Amino acid sequence: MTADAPVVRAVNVVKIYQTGGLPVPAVRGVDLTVEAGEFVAIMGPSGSGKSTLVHMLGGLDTRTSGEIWLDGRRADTLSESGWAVLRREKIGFVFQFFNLVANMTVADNVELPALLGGVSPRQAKERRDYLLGELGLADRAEASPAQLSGGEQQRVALARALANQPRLLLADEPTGNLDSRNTRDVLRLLGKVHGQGQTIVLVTHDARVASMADRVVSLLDGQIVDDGAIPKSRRRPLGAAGDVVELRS
Ligand SMILES: Nc1ncnc2c1ncn2[C@@H]1O[C@H](COP(=O)(O)OP(=O)(O)OP(=O)(O)O)[C@@H](O)[C@H]1O
Repeated sequence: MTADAPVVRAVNVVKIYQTGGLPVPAVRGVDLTVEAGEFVAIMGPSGSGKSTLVHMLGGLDTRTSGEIWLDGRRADTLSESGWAVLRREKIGFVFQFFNLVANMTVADNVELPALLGGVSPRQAKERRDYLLGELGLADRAEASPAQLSGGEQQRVALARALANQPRLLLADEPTGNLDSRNTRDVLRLLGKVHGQGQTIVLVTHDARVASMADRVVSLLDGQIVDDGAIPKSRRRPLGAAGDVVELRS
């Protein structure tokens, strides 16, 4: 890590998909810098390029042109294995398709990234128990993912993403499929880890979720059309009682 470097930086990033020989521009020249400890919400209509952008920030999709920097290091030029190491060490993901390991218990799914990241087994277990407890999943630790509801799986995915205390948490609609109680647990935990300095970039369609962020970046047709800090006085506390009843589930 480079001292004081932004956690993640996109410089004039472009993504053009080719569909049936036709170019589909998904992201068209995005500049975005996220500093350590920031919580940035990315909003915009369906098809505006939010997921594509966040995938590129985590190296899950390649850019057509432009640069991606992580923790002061150029990342877009890395090989797939270089990205894999970077992701394991620095990035936690929560996506709509949670990809839990089917033949491992919930507990092992959450513990694995910490162990792979070099955390001692004792600390990995402590972190796992803390996260599962925070997300109301302590009694599901020995279940397999297939035995869980979609909302429970989504919460396990969040616990797993945070297990390694990643430098950057990337989340794509982490509350998208959740009912109000699950949503509240997820937002509470995000609020807690953000309070502990966790950097978060989160895609959401929900203005109420976005209003809990420090900053909202709005995309339209693959470009940033607005990038503004939310004044502290207008920020909603994450996961506050009463917040979630009107959230999309
Ligand atoms: N793998 C792909 N191949 C071709 N086109 C794609 C691919 N993924 C995304 N696109 C296109 O790129 C554009 C941006 O898609 P993206 O999923 O990033 O938007 P989004 O803002 O995340 O949308 P949503 O809110 O519906 O998830 C859309 O026109 C989409 O159809």
